[in-house]
Amino acid sequence: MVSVRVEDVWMLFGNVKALQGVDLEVREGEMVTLLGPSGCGKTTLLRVISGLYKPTKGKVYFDSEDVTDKNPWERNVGLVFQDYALWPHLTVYDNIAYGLRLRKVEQREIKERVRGVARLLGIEELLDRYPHQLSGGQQQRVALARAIVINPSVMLLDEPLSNLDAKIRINVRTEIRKLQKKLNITSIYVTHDQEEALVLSDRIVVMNHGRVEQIGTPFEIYYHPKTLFVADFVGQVNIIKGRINGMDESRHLIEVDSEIGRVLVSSDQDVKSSNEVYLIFRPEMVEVSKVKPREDNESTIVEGMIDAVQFLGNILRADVAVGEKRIRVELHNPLFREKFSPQDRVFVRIPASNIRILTG
Ligand SMILES: Nc1ncnc2c1ncn2[C@@H]1O[C@H](COP(=O)(O)OP(=O)(O)OP(=O)(O)O)[C@@H](O)[C@H]1O
Repeated sequence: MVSVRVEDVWMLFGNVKALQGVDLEVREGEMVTLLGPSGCGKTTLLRVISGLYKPTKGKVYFDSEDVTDKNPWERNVGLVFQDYALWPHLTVYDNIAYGLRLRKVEQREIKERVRGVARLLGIEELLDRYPHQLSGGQQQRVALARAIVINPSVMLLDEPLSNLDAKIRINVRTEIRKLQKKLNITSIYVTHDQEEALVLSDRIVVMNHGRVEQIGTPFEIYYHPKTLFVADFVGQVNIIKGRINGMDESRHLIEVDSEIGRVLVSSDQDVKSSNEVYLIFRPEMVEVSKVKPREDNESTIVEGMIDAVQFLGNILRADVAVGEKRIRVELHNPLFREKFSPQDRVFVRIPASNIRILTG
């Protein structure tokens, strides 16, 4: 088990700045995902960590060892790619054994280790088959087995599930997480799928334009986004522009004049004295009712009209027009709630403690 440290890494391809001063630390045994939109530099960063790319500038350390100039095989990394990259002319057994043979491991030990990981991944029955005789999910399990059989110091996975259909994807991702925890392998996982990142990670690194926007636990990233980009990229969010009107110190509240009127926000957050602010809250963090709720000192009630309703099975999602602005709301267990239809007049209660303030 090793820790990985990336220090001020830059990667330029001609005049494309794929990475612009990335700093990152992955602890021993930790599972970290690199999350961000297409082209933000996730794959490039993974390749720099694997040794497939040498960075234009900056350093990569495994524990305290500087591995920046080392080749992938000298770093002992296990790689898993989107397209499996299995040898088509080799059986599953030989595909898994490949890395061990390269390392001149003894025949008897190869047999034991291949059978061991095959058992772990539930592919013992497939060892005599060729890759074209396997489903996508089975091929990806073989690719995983091949990566872990070498006892890698670090496992690097680049969108390993994107070629699988939705159900299999969920199964394999659960297996990856279990395996990673069981073997305690330091792992870095590239995805553009926020749900995958939230489910799999000890910590998520949100990237944008070759830079790290925020590093945090799934909870921190979802509930305490530090930038508008992170708030907007991960999950659904309402972003309301406003201006700080004043502080009510005794009630620990900030008053904000916003696009949806005067809004109360908890003052237990780090707000710079900037006037222009953005209020951020998730659709599931409000209450909606056709009956006006009682006013209180801890929330804001705004009146609006249902503009659109989507039934998603376990969730009812609605857009509520408040003046010129649309607020997205989500109700869970829609069966047990009031029925809402377009044109209904409703009241939206937004608890002050559920709103984050960002300053652009
Ligand atoms: N070998 C290369 N030569 C030139 N430009 C490259 C090369 N590899 C990546 N880039 C550019 O660097 C930027 C980052 O690419 P990268 O593949 O790391 O992004 P990504 O976040 O992994 O995207 P995706 O999710 O689409 O795979 C992009 O603008 C891309 O076009």
